[in-house]
Amino acid sequence: MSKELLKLEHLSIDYRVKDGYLSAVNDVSCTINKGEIFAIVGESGCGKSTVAHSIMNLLPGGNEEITGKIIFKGKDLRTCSEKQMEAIRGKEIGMIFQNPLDSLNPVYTVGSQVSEAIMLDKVDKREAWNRVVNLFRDVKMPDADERVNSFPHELSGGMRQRVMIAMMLSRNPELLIADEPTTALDVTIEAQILDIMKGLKEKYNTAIMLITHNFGLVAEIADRIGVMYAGEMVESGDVFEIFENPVHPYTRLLMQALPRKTKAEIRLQTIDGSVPRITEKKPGCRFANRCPYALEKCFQEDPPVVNIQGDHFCRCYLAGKDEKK
Ligand SMILES: Nc1ncnc2c1ncn2[C@@H]1O[C@H](COP(=O)(O)OP(=O)(O)OP(=O)(O)O)[C@@H](O)[C@H]1O
Repeated sequence: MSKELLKLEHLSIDYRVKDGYLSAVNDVSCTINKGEIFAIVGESGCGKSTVAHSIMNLLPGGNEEITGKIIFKGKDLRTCSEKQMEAIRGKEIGMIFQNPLDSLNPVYTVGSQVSEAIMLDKVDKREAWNRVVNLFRDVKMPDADERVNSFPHELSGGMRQRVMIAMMLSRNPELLIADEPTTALDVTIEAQILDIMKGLKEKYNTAIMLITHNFGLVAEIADRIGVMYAGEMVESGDVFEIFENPVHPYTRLLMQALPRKTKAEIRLQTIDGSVPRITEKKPGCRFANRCPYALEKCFQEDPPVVNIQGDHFCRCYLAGKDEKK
């Protein structure tokens, strides 16, 4: 049986904007295997959320143009109807976002909202309610028995994120897409939420696509990572391999920016300059103007994707060469 769960093949997404179009994602290919945590890491605006939302067919709609394939369990989700996607969302692929308030209905108690999700799977009301309390305990909600009766605004950010994870867990999806799930939380609560996510992987074999700009988080939790820059995945592979042997100059700069010994938050905005908005597709590497090793051809031709070893890939002319060392 294949271990591949989700495979993005040459995924490109342009947004039509007033002055033309914006290339938010360009030629992204990667695989998430069953039961693994794959982190997509990159600075603000590099296209992480666009990738996540496209998988669920939840882009705002109307102004995007997508090419490439999004293959989930062997089926290209881009060929699914909205009805088929509705059946997949929640049940097969769950999603949690940075701000859980956006996903919770303010006029219903959090317990009733989780119970509604459980009843989608034809479970009767009493049984659903029993499961809600157990799920709240599973996600280590303080005073779980009482909190089920709270409204979203009565809970802290960390508690709301626990509700979202409980809601997601209630349907036991094979893949969880977590888009910056801990960004709004303080470090202690962040650690607890990460522990819950690791537990999901261990207990239910849930695969997780973790979207983050926090490299420290990636080191803590991911099995494999994909580093994104200006809409492109510039390097991907096993987390230890990439931390030990970063190949792309961008990944190397990120690594150098990491304090030697820390488990605290490590933000990426430590490199001079910012991610460019690509409004015109011209050949060349998107990182060339910030790259200390750029060659003339880096500005003129698209760099190749080079296989370093195993599933370690890097999109760079210098990959595997000595020039940048
Ligand atoms: N609906 C849209 N229409 C036009 N441009 C958009 C739209 N959504 C996103 N963009 C642009 O696409 C690019 C990628 O945005 P995206 O939100 O995917 O990045 P991100 O890496 O998730 O950033 P952040 O970490 O800040 O959320 C950005 O330049 C953004 O301004």
